[in-house]
Amino acid sequence: MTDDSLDLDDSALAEHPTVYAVGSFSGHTALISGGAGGIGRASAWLLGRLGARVILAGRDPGKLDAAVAAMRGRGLDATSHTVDIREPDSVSALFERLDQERTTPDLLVNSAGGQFPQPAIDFSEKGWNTVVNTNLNGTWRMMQAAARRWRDQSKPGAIVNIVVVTQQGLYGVAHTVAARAGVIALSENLAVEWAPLKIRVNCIAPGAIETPGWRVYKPEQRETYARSNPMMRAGQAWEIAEACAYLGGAAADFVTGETLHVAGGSQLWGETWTIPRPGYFKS
Ligand SMILES: CCCCCCCCC/C=C/C(=O)SCCNC(=O)CCNC(=O)[C@H](O)C(C)(C)COP(=O)(O)OP(=O)(O)OC[C@H]1O[C@@H](n2cnc3c(N)ncnc32)[C@H](O)[C@@H]1OP(=O)(O)O
Ligand SMILES: NC(=O)C1=CN([C@@H]2O[C@H](COP(=O)(O)OP(=O)(O)OC[C@H]3O[C@@H](n4cnc5c(N)ncnc54)[C@H](OP(=O)(O)O)[C@@H]3O)[C@@H](O)[C@H]2O)C=CC1
Repeated sequence: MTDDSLDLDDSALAEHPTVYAVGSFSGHTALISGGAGGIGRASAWLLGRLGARVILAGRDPGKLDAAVAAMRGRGLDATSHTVDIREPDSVSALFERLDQERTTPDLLVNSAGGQFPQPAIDFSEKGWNTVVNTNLNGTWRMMQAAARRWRDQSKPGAIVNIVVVTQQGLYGVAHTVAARAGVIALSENLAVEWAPLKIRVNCIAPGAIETPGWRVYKPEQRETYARSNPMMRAGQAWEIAEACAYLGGAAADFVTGETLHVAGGSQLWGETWTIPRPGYFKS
């Protein structure tokens, strides 16, 4: 597997078949953090093709501009804003820019996130804090900022948080497993607290999904990922995008507080070592 083969290209994203009806997101605006990354970009293309106005957010303006240009080139309604979800002021500034444009998203997809592989015993204080601040605190900041707008404008809203499989089988990234378990617990709590505000909060736990994010892992580790689940294959970003369209759309109007595993069953069987598997576990 080469680095180049990890990303679905724009023509694939423009044409990939979908089960959803064109127009099913017409009149809806979706804000997608990590929108220029593998899963975020696939979700942006799908929601855009279904009629949504999509706003991509991330740190790298070059990646955002390229993603937006490709979508606009196919007639989709796409724009972007920079944000660093690790910085509270940056998240506030993003939402203030949207306020100035009189834009309130109907759907927030939190796909910004990431981690580095390392044995937990070696984590530095800074490394741990970076991963928790990105994945737990950053996701929370985005959720709260969106929810405050929905409350203040008496509008319903939906949140989809992209997490990881937390209950078994993912090793060498204990910081992210802890942070994402926090996001899942937080989402379950907010699903209740925010139900009176007509805000739905759900999570998607992807299994091994081939994206540019995999570049942080060594090739010998990556080669094992396709065998980390009962289906014995890696997933595609499009498969997460379709789950996003389900949980973020009308078909899931009665679904909240759920974590949908799109992981080939890896929440039940299989293991993923993002660091070398210790000899201790060899049979
Ligand atoms: C069953 C289920 C099946 C599931 C099967 C799934 C298989 C794959 C599992 C999951 C896959 C994915 O999520 S892939 C998609 C996600 N994408 C990524 O993970 C991309 C890479 N990650 C990131 O960019 C992350 O956001 C993150 C590393 C947290 C931040 O990166 P940044 O470049 O912004 O931050 P930096 O400033 O470089 O780093 C901040 C500090 O973090 C620490 N740090 C960073 N990289 C480090 C490293 N390689 N080794 C040690 N420490 C490191 C250091 O302390 C750094 O400070 P200094 O010491 O001062 O430098
Ligand atoms: N691919 C996989 O196998 C799996 C992925 N996931 C999770 O899915 C989500 C999406 O990952 P994926 O698309 O694969 O990976 P990518 O690395 O391709 O995308 C992640 C995106 O997050 C953005 N991002 C990271 N940190 C920040 C930040 N501090 N502020 C704003 N944006 C940020 C990056 O944008 P920029 O570079 O512009 O900052 C990047 O485009 C992540 O949370 C990931 O951990 C979960 C399980 C498996």
